[in-house]
Amino acid sequence: MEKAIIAKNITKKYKLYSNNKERILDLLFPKSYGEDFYALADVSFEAEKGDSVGFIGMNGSGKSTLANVIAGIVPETSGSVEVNGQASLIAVAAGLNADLTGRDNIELKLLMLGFSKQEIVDLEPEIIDFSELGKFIDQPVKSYSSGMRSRLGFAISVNVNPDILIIDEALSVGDKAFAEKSLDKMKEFKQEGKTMIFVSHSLGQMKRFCDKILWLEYGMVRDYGSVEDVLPKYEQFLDEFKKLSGKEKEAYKEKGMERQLEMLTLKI
Ligand SMILES: Nc1ncnc2c1ncn2[C@@H]1O[C@H](COP(=O)(O)OP(=O)(O)OP(=O)(O)O)[C@@H](O)[C@H]1O
Repeated sequence: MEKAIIAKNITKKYKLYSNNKERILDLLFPKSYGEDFYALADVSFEAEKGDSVGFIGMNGSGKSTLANVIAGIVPETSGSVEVNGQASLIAVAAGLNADLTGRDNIELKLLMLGFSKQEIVDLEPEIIDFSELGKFIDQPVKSYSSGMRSRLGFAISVNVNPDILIIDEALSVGDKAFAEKSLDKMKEFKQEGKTMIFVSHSLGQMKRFCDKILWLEYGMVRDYGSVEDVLPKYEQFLDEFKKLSGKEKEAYKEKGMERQLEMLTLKI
C-alpha cells in the first residue's frame, strides 16, 4: 500500500511566558526564560493512501497541533512528517485573511496554490455557490460569523481538489444543513480514494467517516488502530473519566505529564 502520511517522532514544544518581560529576555539572551510546554511528544503514525483517520482525545491533547503540523502550517520542533501529495486544511480560523473579502480570499488562496487566471475564473463560481454566502462574499471576512468563515474555508478547500483533506472541527460551527452537505462532499472524497484526517469531538461523525482512529493524550499517542477497536475503548475511558472527582482528574493529569516527561527524557 502507498503511504500518504508518515509522521515520525513528532515533538512540538511551546514556550509559556508569564509576562512580556520573560518573552523579550528569552529572545535576547542565550539563557532560557519561560516554561517549556510540549503539545506533542514523540508522536508517530502512518496513514495509507485512501485512509480516513480520526484524531480523538480530550481538550488540549494535541489534535489540532498535529493536524497543523501535517498541513505544514505549524513547524514541528523535532521529528519529521512526510506527506505524499497536496494537503489542504479546513479549520475555522485557518488561512483566511480577515481584512479581505470572501472573494479576495478565494482568489488569493487559489493563486497561492498555483492556479492560473483562467482556472480561477472557472473555479470561483463553484466555490461561491458551495459556500452559500450570497452577497456576503464581497464583505470583509472580519464581518463573518464563525459558521460563515467555516463555510468559506470548507468551500475553498474541498473545491481545490487536494490529495489529502484535513478537517479540524470545521463542521461543528456551521448549521446542520451545511454540515450535512459537507459530509456528503467528504463521502465523495472518500469514494475517490483520497486520504482524510478528521479532528472532531463528535464520535458519531467519527463512526460514519473514519477507518482508523488516533487517540492522543497529553500530546502522546495513547492508541492507534481501527475504529472498531479504538473508539469503544475511548468511549469507556470518557465514561470513567467523567465519574472522577476534581482531585482525581488533577492526579490523572499529573500522571500523564509525568509519563510525558519520562518519554521525552528517554528520547534525549
Ligand atoms: N501557540 C501556542 N502556544 C502555546 N501553547 C499552545 C499553542 N498552541 C497550542 N498550545 C497548547 O498545546 C496544547 C494542545 O493544543 P491543541 O489545540 O492541539 O489541542 P486539541 O487536542 O486540539 O484541543 P481541543 O480538543 O480543545 O481543540 C494545549 O495545551 C494548548 O494550550
